[in-house]
Amino acid sequence: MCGIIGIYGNPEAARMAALGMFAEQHRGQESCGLAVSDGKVIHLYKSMGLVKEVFTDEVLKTLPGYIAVGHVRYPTKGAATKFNTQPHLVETLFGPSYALASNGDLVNYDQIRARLEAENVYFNSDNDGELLVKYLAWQIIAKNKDVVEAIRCLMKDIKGAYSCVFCTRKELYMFRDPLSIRPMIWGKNINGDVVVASESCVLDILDVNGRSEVPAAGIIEVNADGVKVIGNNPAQYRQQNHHSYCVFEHIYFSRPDSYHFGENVFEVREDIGRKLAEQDKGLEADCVVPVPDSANFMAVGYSAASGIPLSLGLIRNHYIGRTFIKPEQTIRDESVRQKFNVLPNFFKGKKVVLVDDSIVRGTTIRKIVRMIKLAGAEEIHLRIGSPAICYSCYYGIDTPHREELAANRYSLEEIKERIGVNSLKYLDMNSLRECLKEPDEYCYACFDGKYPLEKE
Ligand SMILES: O=P(O)(O)OC[C@H]1O[C@H](OP(=O)(O)OP(=O)(O)O)[C@H](O)[C@@H]1O
Ligand SMILES: NC(=O)CC[C@H](N)C(=O)O
Ligand code: SF4
Ligand SMILES: [Mg+2]
Repeated sequence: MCGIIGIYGNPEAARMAALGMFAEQHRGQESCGLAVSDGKVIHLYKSMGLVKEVFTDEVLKTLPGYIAVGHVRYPTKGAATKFNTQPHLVETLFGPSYALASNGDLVNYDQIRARLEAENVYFNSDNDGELLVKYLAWQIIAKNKDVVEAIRCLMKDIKGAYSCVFCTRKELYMFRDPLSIRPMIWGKNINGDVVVASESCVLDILDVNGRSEVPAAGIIEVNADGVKVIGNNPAQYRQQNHHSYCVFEHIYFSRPDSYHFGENVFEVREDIGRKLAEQDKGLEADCVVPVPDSANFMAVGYSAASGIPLSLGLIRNHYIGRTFIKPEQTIRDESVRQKFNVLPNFFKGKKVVLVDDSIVRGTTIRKIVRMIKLAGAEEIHLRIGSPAICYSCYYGIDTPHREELAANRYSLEEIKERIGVNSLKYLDMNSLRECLKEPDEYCYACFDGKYPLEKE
């Protein structure tokens, strides 16, 4: 899912971008990078690690300029290495000329890469962000296209999810795939600086007031003349007559204080909690407890609808990030134990409704249930704020191979037994759709296998 950011117009663009990247650190924790232009040279710095560790004052001082393109990475194409870290920079005869950062993943990477390699385009990584920027540079340099034409060609040829920020030495561009799978939002602050990011929480902390989502297949050009929104009909690039917003952004990935796809994320989560409670009429319990963080608002909604009191019985350590997006299973296993603890003397003898947003591999919930049982809970009724995940994602989420998905390996009854709860219910598809203002505009492929774009 990764986080992208673009800044235009602020003389301290790198500093501003680093602040924004910190606000979307939850979208990628493995590595991060920034490309910054002062109008003459584009400087690039990237490294493994978190934003606050990588972009120290010393590093930021080496990145002068008023245009910045940044990325926090959760690897989905190419291993977690510095080479695969975004943004990627293209050097031409005139020096470093183009940089790009992307959120999403492509379904025809191999085909496009083979085509570019046959045209003598060289690659330094296995990452899709590099493919996108090399494609644009090739269209611009070898095919003599202007940037906007090059982006239109990209939309015709390259299939997948891509919310992209691209810069030349003097201009910033933002564009988004015709299905709008990943979020992307932009606006201006009081000084007229342009900010584009994956989530609106970034715009909030950078004091951006007005804001708009980048439209499907939208291309926005920012330069000394101002901001130009270039009309580009998505229908010419896609087969379906609707978007394919990732519904999982609302369920898990995004921060609850973000707004996108026309919805406040926290409200969707509260509605999900209400729907879960509706499926549970008559269930008697002492408390509703969320698995922090992503399920917090679902538990709020459940409690409001059921009248069962909300309790924060599980406490998380804030110095450990998200476990699902960690690349290795051993790290995920250790992280869960380090991340959560139970309140002392809280669960003893209680009937608990435990709410989590999703079960992917089942790593988190098994350990949590064990903890709550050891703490003396009498009954645990587990409620999951999404349908069972049975299919992998090809659009920027590293959902494991189908064989690793808990819902694929076991029946509902088996999962209930393995986790060790008294009852287990998932949210059903219809209820999930009822939580959304425009349910037909979403992708649900990890639940129903109906992929908006097949992997080629
Ligand atoms: O079944 P699993 O493979 O364990 O994955 C699902 C869990 O992982 C996520 O939490 P995570 O800790 O990543 O982030 P959060 O703090 O935002 O909830 C998600 O919210 C579930 O709790
Ligand atoms: N999850 C993402 O959006 C990651 C972006 C890109 N596919 C990468 O691996 O860098
Ligand atoms: S398959 Fe699932 S995670 Fe991937 S884009 Fe679709 S809804 Fe989102
Ligand atoms: Mg969680």
